[in-house]
Amino acid sequence: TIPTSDVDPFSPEFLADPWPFVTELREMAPVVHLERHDVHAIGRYADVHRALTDWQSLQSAAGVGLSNFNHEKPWRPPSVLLEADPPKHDAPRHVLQEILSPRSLRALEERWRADAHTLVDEVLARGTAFDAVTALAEVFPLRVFPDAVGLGPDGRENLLPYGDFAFNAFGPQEGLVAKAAPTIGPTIEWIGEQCRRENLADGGFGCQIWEASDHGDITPEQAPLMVRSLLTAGVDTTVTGIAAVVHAVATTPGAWERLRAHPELLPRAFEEAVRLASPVQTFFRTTKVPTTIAGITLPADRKVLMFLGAANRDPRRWEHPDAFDLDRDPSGHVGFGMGIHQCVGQHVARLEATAVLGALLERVARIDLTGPVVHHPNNTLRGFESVPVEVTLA
Ligand code: HEM
Ligand SMILES: O=C(O)c1ccc(C2CC2)cc1
Repeated sequence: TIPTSDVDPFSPEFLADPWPFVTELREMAPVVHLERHDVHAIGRYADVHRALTDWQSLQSAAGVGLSNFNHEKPWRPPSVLLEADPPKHDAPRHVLQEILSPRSLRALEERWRADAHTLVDEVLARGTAFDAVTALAEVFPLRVFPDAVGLGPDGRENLLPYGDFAFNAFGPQEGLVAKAAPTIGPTIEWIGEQCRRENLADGGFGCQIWEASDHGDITPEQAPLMVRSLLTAGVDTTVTGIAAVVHAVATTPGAWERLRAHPELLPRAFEEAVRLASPVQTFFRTTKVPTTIAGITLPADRKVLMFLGAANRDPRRWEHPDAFDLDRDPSGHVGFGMGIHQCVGQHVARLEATAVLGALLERVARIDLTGPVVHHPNNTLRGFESVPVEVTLA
């Protein structure tokens, strides 16, 4: 029989400090039935990796949140990437993969690195004590990404609240979603407007998506939804990722000095921070057919909750999993997912994070946490509200 648990992974106490619960669930059994939501949780690396890569048995088209689109109406038209399976998923994926490829981003690299230096110089001009979230992690992505998408200058304050709502909406309707629902309407409207072709500047990611529909690579109906994917997934995630890597280096003795001596380790530092922190903590799949996971056979149409954070700290896969270790090879982590849905924006995230870290590295000899960090409760994202630091100038 399958062990059960009444742990609620969307409760305030769970979200306040998930790690003890996550560890308990992973170590209890490969598959645990969460009674509160009638879903099955998996947290071991091998099982999460399999669930992410076996899209034929475990589908995304029924939604990757708690809501089962086979029975419930989605809160918004489903994503043609995240909430689609092959063959529908294929063309949008191919188009976005090209637009967001390392080669395509090379044109932005120099500009984003310069923008990061400008921001770091502005922050340090105000003093050596600051909050890495409010001064850096929440500022840099909003300075560079909306322009890269081709958004107009007005209304960008809608981006973080929209992403926060969308990431909450992968969880239950009650709680965080219910709290935001009464006021989120205008924000949802604004996002929809920005996906229209006439509101996207030439040369941006958005305009490139629309041009792909001119060439028939995708349909004109898919184009706005793909722009919406960028606006949904492209901001809150990088804010969280940048805060996570600054927090990791500031709380690991010797890490900053190591990076100062070996700046070529910057990309690995970000990757290791994504493994350890797992900004995206959880996602669901829905069994399409009876599916056996770790010897347990689940019927079709069941929601399976994948704890990416648990898998990224599974001692069966990682040595000293809870340590931020620049000597580790973090490849194979599931912080960006795995398989056909693996994060198509990961190169954008990496470029943003290494630009900010690289700019800090040039100006700062030491970075120390000066107080407790404050987390931002969200049903899916493990984000920060505050990471207070004091730096020593180089
Ligand atoms: C630290 C930053 C980020 C993290 C941790 C992250 C995490 C993830 C994860 C775990 C998935 C897989 C979802 C699944 O398997 O159901 C994913 C997919 C995706 N991500 Fe990211 N992401 C990040 C940044 C970004 C950025 C900056 C963009 C856009 C520029 C983006 C766009 C997407 C899209 C469109 C998908 C769906 C891909 C598909 O279904 O084929 N992400 N991301
Ligand atoms: O296609 C989308 O709208 C979308 C929304 C959220 C994500 C999370 C995983 C980063 C990815 C894609």
